[in-house]
Amino acid sequence: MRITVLGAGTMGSGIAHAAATAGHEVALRDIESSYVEDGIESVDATLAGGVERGKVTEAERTAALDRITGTTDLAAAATGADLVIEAVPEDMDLKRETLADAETHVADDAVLASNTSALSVTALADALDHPERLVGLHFFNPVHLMGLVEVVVAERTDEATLATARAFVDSIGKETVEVRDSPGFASSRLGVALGVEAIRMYETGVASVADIDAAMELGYNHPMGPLELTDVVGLDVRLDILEHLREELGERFRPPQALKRKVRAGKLGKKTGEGFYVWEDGEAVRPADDSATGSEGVDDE
Ligand SMILES: NC(=O)c1ccc[n+]([C@@H]2O[C@H](COP(=O)([O-])OP(=O)(O)OC[C@H]3O[C@@H](n4cnc5c(N)ncnc54)[C@H](O)[C@@H]3O)[C@@H](O)[C@H]2O)c1
Repeated sequence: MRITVLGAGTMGSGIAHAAATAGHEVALRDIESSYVEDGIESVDATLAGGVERGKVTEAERTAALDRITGTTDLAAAATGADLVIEAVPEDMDLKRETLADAETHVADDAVLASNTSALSVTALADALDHPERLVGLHFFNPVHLMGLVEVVVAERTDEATLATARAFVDSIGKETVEVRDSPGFASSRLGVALGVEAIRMYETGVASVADIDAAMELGYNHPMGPLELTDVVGLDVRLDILEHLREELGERFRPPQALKRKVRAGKLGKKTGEGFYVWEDGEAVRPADDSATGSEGVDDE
């Protein structure tokens, strides 16, 4: 297939890597040539890591890179595409505009996809002349390590579009789950539900940060506890998602005070060095001082 990826950031470069490694021709488009170069460098760094670990040969690395063409020209990127995947920032207007522009350059049977984490795919499709050709393809970060893609079926997504989306995900060796377009899809809604309850337990002193996480790691075989995962995702990102889900789905997603307080203090998790844990060299080394015993107060708005 010929795949166009719009946006060469974290997710766009990961999607380009996955598609090129699977043998697809990829056009990778961003708005500045330096961003395109950074995206291709990031693909190369991932491939080089694979070579080091003996998972990828030098020949496969070169072949995959050769299949990626970087550009800032939307017409050049989208013309002739079988599938266009947008991975531009999470902004409804920007995504609608990007998808509508791309649609003007593709053939009638081309499929468009959005990698949105939380926006309504149905609302994105409204910007298109042919809304039935849009589907959500929600990849997970880092794309090359994560085996799942959530396929988000919007109100008007048709069967032909779904068949192309499923075939593409299958071709890159990942599994799909299919979700009707609804707030938080399946993965964010479930992940956030567990995380928010863990934060409420911590702030009402039910158990320590370490013990709450150990309960899920050892009791349920989760690779990481819900509080550590909140640190990895980013407390600010989780707060945004919670506010969106509260608006759409109700009070059970009300953000806890402890989360708001940490975000206000700039304690955003792994990326700032402190959240529920203190982070050093990419590792959670100990619970943050104010996280050791819980009892931050009640969830009082
Ligand atoms: N980062 C994650 O963990 C993650 C996981 C799943 C989904 N997502 C979603 O993927 C999307 C992209 O996220 P990201 O983390 O890769 O962001 P990012 O900021 O790393 O990359 C976005 C890129 O899009 C570029 N861009 C902006 N306008 C553009 C345009 N009109 N055409 C082409 N490129 C344009 C930017 O210059 C930037 O390089 C968002 O919708 C996000 O919610 C992110």
